Amino acid sequence: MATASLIKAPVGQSPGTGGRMVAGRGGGGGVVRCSLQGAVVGGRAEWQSSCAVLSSKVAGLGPAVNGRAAPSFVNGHVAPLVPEPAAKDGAGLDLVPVSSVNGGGAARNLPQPLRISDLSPAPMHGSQLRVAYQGVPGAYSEKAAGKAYPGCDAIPCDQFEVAFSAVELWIADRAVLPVENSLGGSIHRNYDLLLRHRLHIVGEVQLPVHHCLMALPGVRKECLTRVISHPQALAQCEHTLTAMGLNVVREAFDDTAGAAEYVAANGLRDTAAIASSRAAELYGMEVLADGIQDDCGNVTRFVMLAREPIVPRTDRPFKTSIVFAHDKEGTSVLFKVLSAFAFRDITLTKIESRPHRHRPIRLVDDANVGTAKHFEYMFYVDFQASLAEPRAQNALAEVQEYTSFLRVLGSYPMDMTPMTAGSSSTVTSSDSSSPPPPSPSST
Ligand SMILES: O=C(O)C(=O)C[C@]1(C(=O)O)C=C[C@@H](O)C=C1
Repeated sequence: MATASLIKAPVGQSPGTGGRMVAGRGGGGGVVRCSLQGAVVGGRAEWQSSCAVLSSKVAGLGPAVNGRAAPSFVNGHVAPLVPEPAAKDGAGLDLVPVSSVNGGGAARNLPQPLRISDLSPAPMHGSQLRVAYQGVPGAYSEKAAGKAYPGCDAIPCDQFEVAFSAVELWIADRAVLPVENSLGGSIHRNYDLLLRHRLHIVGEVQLPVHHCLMALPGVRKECLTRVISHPQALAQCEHTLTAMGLNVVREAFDDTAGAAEYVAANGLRDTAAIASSRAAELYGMEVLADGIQDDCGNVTRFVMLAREPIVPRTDRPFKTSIVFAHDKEGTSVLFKVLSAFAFRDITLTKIESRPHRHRPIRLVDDANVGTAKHFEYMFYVDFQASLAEPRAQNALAEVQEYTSFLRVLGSYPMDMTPMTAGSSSTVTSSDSSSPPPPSPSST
């Protein structure tokens, strides 16, 4: 997997880091400052002009992509899936001079009509898929990108929000983002960003996370006064750090590998980092303790995001992620919504609630007893079915009756790889070029 320079949020547009330590990385490991707004990424001018050509072609085409209306559940009805028209000649997008395509004759310099296959979510600029992740090389998210898309070009971004924007601005084809961890729980920021941006979940990977405590070569544990890492990583090692008897303060950093890089770049002999063994190698750190996560089954789930949804299928296990809210009067709305799945034997794999950004509190006046303050929520639900299945479509149609807002975040193949520590087996996905595994029975 190739690595690229870190993409940073433009100055003055810094999404909150939730109280994390924001450390300067002066002189750190070949980091290049890039501006997303100006889309200035060193050495990519040629590729970007190709993207610009493509973007302008797409802009003139209207909303239908891949020959089908994007499944619309946003305050609308469940749209039937329209069969995809066959591409006339099956050729892909040609970002090469027209003359060399036509091979001469009167049509030599005429622009070619854009074909439906030109709008495929497959990579448009060479064979390598460009995958944005938050962190620097050595971060777990980089490893997840490699698991999701073997051989991809992994693009480090300094914030989650930047990874979203990189895909929206065609700088990357996909983003890979952590959404939950088996010890630390949900990564709330990414749930909020999923709602705020218009990207689609096209896959998931689950990655065993194996943490190391590392310091500069020659530093002994007794000399340490501070341990820095990503807040999730600190939380995942909380008990082990205490049990090791280290008398250290814990400080949050943007990402695990970035913490290792920071200690190395600043020659900090009183500070350790928690990160992967690859980060230790990359930044010349010595591993003081290996496998310090509180549970050996520590797993982080990542989702892959793209500009376009994938076509849901029924020949392998799929998961669908939705988000909904309700502001209608009525009781037991959540119960009714969940029962729409239960009655159809659809397994729910996750439910998460987040404050409703625009209307966090609802006041209900009761003249006799005063004013009740109800918190309003957005509910995120993952269920185990494909959007191509009638039972899923019917469940969503019913959910829509009970809710005031409903959006499908994506319907995508489940990660079915065996869970072994340090597993690096690859995921087959409808979103990648790999063939699907043997089909399970579809319902
Ligand atoms: O900091 C990293 O290395 C990341 O990839 C981020 C992250 C996270 O956000 O949860 C990913 C996996 C681990 O759970 C710890 C940190």
